[in-house]
Amino acid sequence: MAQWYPLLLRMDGRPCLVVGGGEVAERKTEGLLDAGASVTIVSPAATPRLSEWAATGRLRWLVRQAAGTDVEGATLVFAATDDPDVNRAIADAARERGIPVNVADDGEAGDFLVPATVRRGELILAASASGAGPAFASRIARELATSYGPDYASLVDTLKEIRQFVKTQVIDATERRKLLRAASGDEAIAIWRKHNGEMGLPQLLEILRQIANGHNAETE
Ligand SMILES: C[C@@]1(CC(=O)O)c2cc3[nH]c(cc4nc(cc5[nH]c(cc(n2)[C@H]1CCC(=O)O)[C@@](C)(CC(=O)O)[C@@H]5CCC(=O)O)C(CC(=O)O)=C4CCC(=O)O)c(CCC(=O)O)c3CC(=O)O
Ligand SMILES: NC(=O)C1=CN([C@@H]2O[C@H](COP(=O)(O)OP(=O)(O)OC[C@H]3O[C@@H](n4cnc5c(N)ncnc54)[C@H](O)[C@@H]3O)[C@@H](O)[C@H]2O)C=CC1
Repeated sequence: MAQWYPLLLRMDGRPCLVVGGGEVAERKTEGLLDAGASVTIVSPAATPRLSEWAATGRLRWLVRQAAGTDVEGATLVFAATDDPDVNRAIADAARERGIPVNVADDGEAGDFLVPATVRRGELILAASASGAGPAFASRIARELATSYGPDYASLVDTLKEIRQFVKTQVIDATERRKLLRAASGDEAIAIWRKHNGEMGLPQLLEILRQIANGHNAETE
């Protein structure tokens, strides 16, 4: 049985190959485009959305059956046709060249799986059952989407600004770690959520120092 390691891959501008043009290829492509990848699809047919993305230049569509050599130069390959033999041949071609491949009809035959994800700006939540139940992973992602609504995008933006400021202002590593841990605690999060851009970073840092030292900045 395969064992899997979760990670976030940098995809901006990276060439990716998606083989197939059905619903599964469309879903994988959408995730890749969201991450800024440069996508090529190879398939005799494509869904209306994939066709539209090709027509508007968001991706390149090679309108033909796939060949093993199509994988050349790709950072990641997705074998997503409805023909298991074609998917297997693409997977072999990718592996021969050391390119990681995802196999839609048989997760275990590939090098990576695609989890169900929720994006809230820079916050990325992912759920996976390691292939045991994709619909279950999808359900957990929907639950996460309810718990972590769209407002989390600006919360994470605020947190990022504060963290960058703390890193430039607080030289002592122990003190910095204490502040940054406090910045993710309930009390701080409640304040960042209410923050509407009116307070400057020095003021936010002062609030954070008070929280880290056990005082409630708002009630004092
Ligand atoms: C192994 C993996 C390989 C990979 O594709 O990476 C894989 C494989 C297979 N999926 C199959 C079926 C379905 N897949 C979905 C949905 C999703 N599948 C996704 C990922 C993965 N699917 C990887 C493991 C993910 C993990 O566990 O972490 C999601 C999470 C992400 C995405 O695709 O973007 C996306 C949800 C997106 C979202 O909602 O957020 C649904 C639900 C639906 O359609 O409503 C069904 C029908 C119900 C069912 O079968 O459970 C089949 C059988 C095909 C057949 O019967 O012929 C195989 C083949 C096999 O069994 O290996
Ligand atoms: N991993 C996942 O998330 C899921 C995987 N699946 C599996 O993925 C397969 C594909 O699913 P769908 O996209 O719904 O199928 P689909 O039938 O909608 O699309 C298949 C696509 O493959 C293309 N194709 C066929 N032969 C080709 C070739 N030689 N070269 C290039 N393209 C070729 C077709 O033109 C078509 O666009 C299913 O057969 C199923 O086994 C199904 C559901 C979810």
